[in-house]
Amino acid sequence: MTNQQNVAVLDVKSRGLRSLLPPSSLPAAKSFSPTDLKMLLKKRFETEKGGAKINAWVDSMRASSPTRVRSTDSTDDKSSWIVQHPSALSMFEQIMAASKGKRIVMFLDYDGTLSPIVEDPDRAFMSGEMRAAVRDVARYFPTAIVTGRCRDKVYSFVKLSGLYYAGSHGMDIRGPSKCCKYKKGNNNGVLFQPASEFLPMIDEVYKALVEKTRSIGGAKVENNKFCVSVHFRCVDEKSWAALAEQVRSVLNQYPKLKLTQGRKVLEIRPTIKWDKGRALEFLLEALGYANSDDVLPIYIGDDRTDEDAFKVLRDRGQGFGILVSKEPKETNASYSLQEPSEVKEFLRRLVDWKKYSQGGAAP
Ligand SMILES: O=P(O)(O)OC[C@H]1O[C@H](O[C@H]2O[C@H](CO)[C@@H](O)[C@H](O)[C@H]2O)[C@H](O)[C@@H](O)[C@@H]1O
Repeated sequence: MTNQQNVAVLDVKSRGLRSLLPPSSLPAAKSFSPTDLKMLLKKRFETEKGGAKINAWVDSMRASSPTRVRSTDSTDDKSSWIVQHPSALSMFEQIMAASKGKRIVMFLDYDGTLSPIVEDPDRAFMSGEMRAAVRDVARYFPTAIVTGRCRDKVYSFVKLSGLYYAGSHGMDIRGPSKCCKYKKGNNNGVLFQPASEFLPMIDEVYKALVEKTRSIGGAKVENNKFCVSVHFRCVDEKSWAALAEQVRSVLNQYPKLKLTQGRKVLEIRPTIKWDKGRALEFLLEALGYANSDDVLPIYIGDDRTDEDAFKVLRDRGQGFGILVSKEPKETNASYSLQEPSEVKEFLRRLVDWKKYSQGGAAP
């Protein structure tokens, strides 16, 4: 090909590529080679893809968690939802009947389940009455707190020994001093930490997120040890896209981390296949109930991340998930409770039932 022919081919290619780019996206008064145009196209495609992703993030940030059932007639929806997910208090006798001959094991989420949702995550305290109810339940039934929080942090709220604690969405499991088959040697009670190799990365990401979100009023980054939470409960909705963009810019640097969402919170965690559902299975196995029909696990939680545990129970056809929610929501739970005060009531009834109906002495 002659030089002239080469230039002609390039010109045709350039015109073809140029037509894919709106004039506004091209820097002014410059001629572009096909390579330049390809790079500009790639950049534009990535920007558009990124923009679409941010819009999707913001949409799902708007939705509460777990996703609310869409409604045209909210009264009808609410009553049909409550038929499908009746109150665990009104169904208490039936739940207890299902436990006949089985060992109840209790799994309790923390935020929104044992403590009411508050603006400042550092002040999500549990009431003394709730603590007493959990302590009493744990005297009669193996009990685990399963939370997205850092394990030490949740312990500082619950302050009860004698329980299992699964922090960082189940990626940090510790047992009570007297516990199960996994407890060997001097591991300080730690039973399982499937994401320990991610510790330095999570620390790095936490620092980057603190830096990147500094200018966004109300944003709060929380280091949950094996995962990080970026709270937007106190961020003006107008700044949600900016916040999502900052989080995305950090997350893009870490392909081994993924994003999930909770109640007004973006959660960054390792891509490993581990969640609250897997933690529940691990704990049942640790307690000796891996393949047993003699167990009735009850999991109470309010958030999207608790759905993994509800699903495990549904798939096993064993035990019950109880969703804490005032609103109809898509869920794999079988029953519902409206708020933490009803959770407390349920726990108290469980203890009374064990004490009086069954004549159960505390172990
Ligand atoms: O699994 P959980 O125990 O439910 O933990 C999930 C997240 O809970 C906390 O955030 C939530 O509660 C805060 C205090 O009420 C509230 O301000 C926030 O909007 C909620 O998302 C916790 O701070 C997060 O780190 C957990 O991931």
